Amino acid sequence: MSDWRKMSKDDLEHQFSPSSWSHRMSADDVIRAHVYINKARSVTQTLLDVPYGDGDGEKLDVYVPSSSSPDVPLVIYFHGGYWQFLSKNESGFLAVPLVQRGVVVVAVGYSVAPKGDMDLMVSQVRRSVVSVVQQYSHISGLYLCGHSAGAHLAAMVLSTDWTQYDISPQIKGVFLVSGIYDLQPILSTYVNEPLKMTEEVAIRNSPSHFLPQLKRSSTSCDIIVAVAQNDSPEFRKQSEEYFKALESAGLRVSFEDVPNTDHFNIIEQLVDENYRLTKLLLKMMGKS
Ligand SMILES: N[C@@H](CC(=O)c1ccccc1NC=O)C(=O)O
Repeated sequence: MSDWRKMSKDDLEHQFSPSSWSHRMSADDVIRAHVYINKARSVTQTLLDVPYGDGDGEKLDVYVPSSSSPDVPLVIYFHGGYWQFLSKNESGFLAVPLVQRGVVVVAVGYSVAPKGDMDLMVSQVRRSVVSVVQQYSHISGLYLCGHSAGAHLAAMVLSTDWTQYDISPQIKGVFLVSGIYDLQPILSTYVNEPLKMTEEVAIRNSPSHFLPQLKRSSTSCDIIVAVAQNDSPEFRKQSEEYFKALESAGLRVSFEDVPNTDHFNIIEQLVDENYRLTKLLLKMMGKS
């Protein structure tokens, strides 16, 4: 049994308030800066609002490299924001250094709460991956990257039983940045107010409960679990425990504890081609 069960509501809410753990700025300023930086759309060629389903909000943006090379990896990005903030429109910032090196970047939109609930969001990201694979059959490799709530969604994609879908995507690598892999600790916090998850919903959408399925679906996938040095102890524990569980299951996984970062700039810095995680992502895709 982990420590969160023994915490007061105030302590638990503090643990799950990433902005209050930043060493750079006040909580309000760190969120303001995060939203501002995420809005920076890159100057690459784009295909915007491509539908991947019939539902409202089931759309994605594609950032296309200008040079045509026979070796074109594709990375699908799932944005963060506690399943209730941000959108695909704030996901273009990380496209620049990747597109420059001939990587296609896809930013997926999903129905954040209160419009969407957890079951819907998980179903949407799974269907978005199937749609991308059907649309882009000539890519050299499929990769996923997610931040915070988006890392949770990426981990749920890895844990999918694809027998219920038309195809079974072959995911080569996954980058999980400052994610949440067990939803139970947030049930009693403010995070769950718009989500309205019951315990049953939280359990059936927690990647930590689907390791055997992940092993069946994603055996040959390279997984990187990254966490910020200044993430809260509960956030750090979520990453450490998920990493250890993946490692014990015999998966190809590594852990990146990124120095001098907080919950927000751990992902914001992907705009920089010299940032440690940008380099690791490019290396994973054979583009370093
Ligand atoms: N209450 C949360 C808010 C939060 O996590 C957030 C808010 C706006 C945009 C993104 C957010 N989180 C992660 O991407 C916090 O304390 O940071």
